[in-house]
Parts: sequence; structure tokens; C-alpha cells
Amino acid sequence: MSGTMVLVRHGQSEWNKLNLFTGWRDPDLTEQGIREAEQGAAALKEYGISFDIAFTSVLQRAQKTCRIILEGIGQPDLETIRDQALNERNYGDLAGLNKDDARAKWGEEQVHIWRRSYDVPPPGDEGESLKDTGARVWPYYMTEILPRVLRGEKVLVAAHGNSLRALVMILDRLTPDEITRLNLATGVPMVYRLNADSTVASKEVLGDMSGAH
Ligand SMILES: O=C(O)[C@H](O)COP(=O)(O)O
Repeated sequence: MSGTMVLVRHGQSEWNKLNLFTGWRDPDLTEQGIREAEQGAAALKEYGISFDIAFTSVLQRAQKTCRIILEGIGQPDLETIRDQALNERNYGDLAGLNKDDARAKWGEEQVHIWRRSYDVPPPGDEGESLKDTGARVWPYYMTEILPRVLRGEKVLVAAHGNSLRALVMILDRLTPDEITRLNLATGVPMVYRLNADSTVASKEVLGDMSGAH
């Protein structure tokens, strides 16, 4: 057995609440999002883990979630590395649009393909598919995060729905078809223990993922 890695999606953001495509835009957490991060912290405290290092994105909703969790488990000063590689997928021209308005304009099926397919990017030059998102998340994971876990460190990663879906895809060995059905709830920690060969020894979800969509 090697180390432990906890993945957690940020709590509800202002734009989650307004049902807007967000991507690389940078809204704050809502009051509910703060509570979700606090609940994630409480679950980790009960689980009894302390971390050696934390990773987050350059977006404030993930950074604040990370800070709330570290404060909640009594490690407010833990070294935290922020990197754009862990950002949400870039939603291209959809950023700022209402998801229901988009469904009315382009149809339910097309919007679902943009949101959940493996390799269809949203419209616009900057738009990233999950595969494109993985193309920056996976190398970052391999070079910066995994080596620490394999050294036995306990690592917290506070990031985003789709940057974490990309990570979960390789950890859980999901196919491009299976990943279309994976939704991550906000503020619910996923505890991965890894074997020395970097495969997953165990996965525990500290909360309820069933409401995620
Ligand atoms: O960027 C966003 O809009 C959300 O954080 C994630 O969006 P999704 O649920 O459409 O993948």
C-alpha cells in the first residue's frame, strides 16, 4: 500500500446557483457552497485524516473550498499548490450562458453531449472537451501529484467537476462511454488509497453523490 489522495469538488458557486456555464470564469462560493465545504471538512475530520500537501486550481471557488477544508480539519497553514492545470474545463462560448436557455436553443441532447461526452468540445476556439481537459490534468497528476502519493504522502486535491471527472476516469478505469454517466457532487470527498504500482487499492466516498447531475 502506498499513500492516500482525497479529491473534492468545490462547493456550490454563485454561477452553479444561477445555472450558468462557468468554466474558467471565476465566481465565488455561495453560502450553501461554504456549508458544503464545511461538511466535507467535517467528514474528513471524522474519517481522521491529516494531509501533507494540498493542490487546487487558480479559481477562487476551488481555493476557498480548499481553505475551508484545511481550516476545518485543523491544518490552516498547510502548503497549498495552485495550478491552472486543475482548472475546470474551459466552456468556450458557453461560459456565462444559462444551461436551460442553451437546452432551449440547441436541444437537450446537444447540451448533454457538450457537458458529458468524452471528446466533443463545447463551441468556441477555447472550448475543451473532457479529453482536452485530461490532456492537461493527467500530465500534472503524473508529474506533480502521483509521485507524492507513491512516497506515502497524504494529498488533498480541491478542484472542479470536470477536471476531477478526468482524474476519476483514469483512477476508476472508466471507458469514454462510462464517463458520460459520472457526475460529482459538490463538497463530497472521495478518498483514494493507491497501491505502489499506482493502481487504486480502495475508494471511499464520504457523503452522498446521488443528487449530482
Ligand atoms: O463550469 C461549470 O459550468 C460547472 O462547474 C460544471 O459544469 P457541468 O456540470 O456542465 O459539467
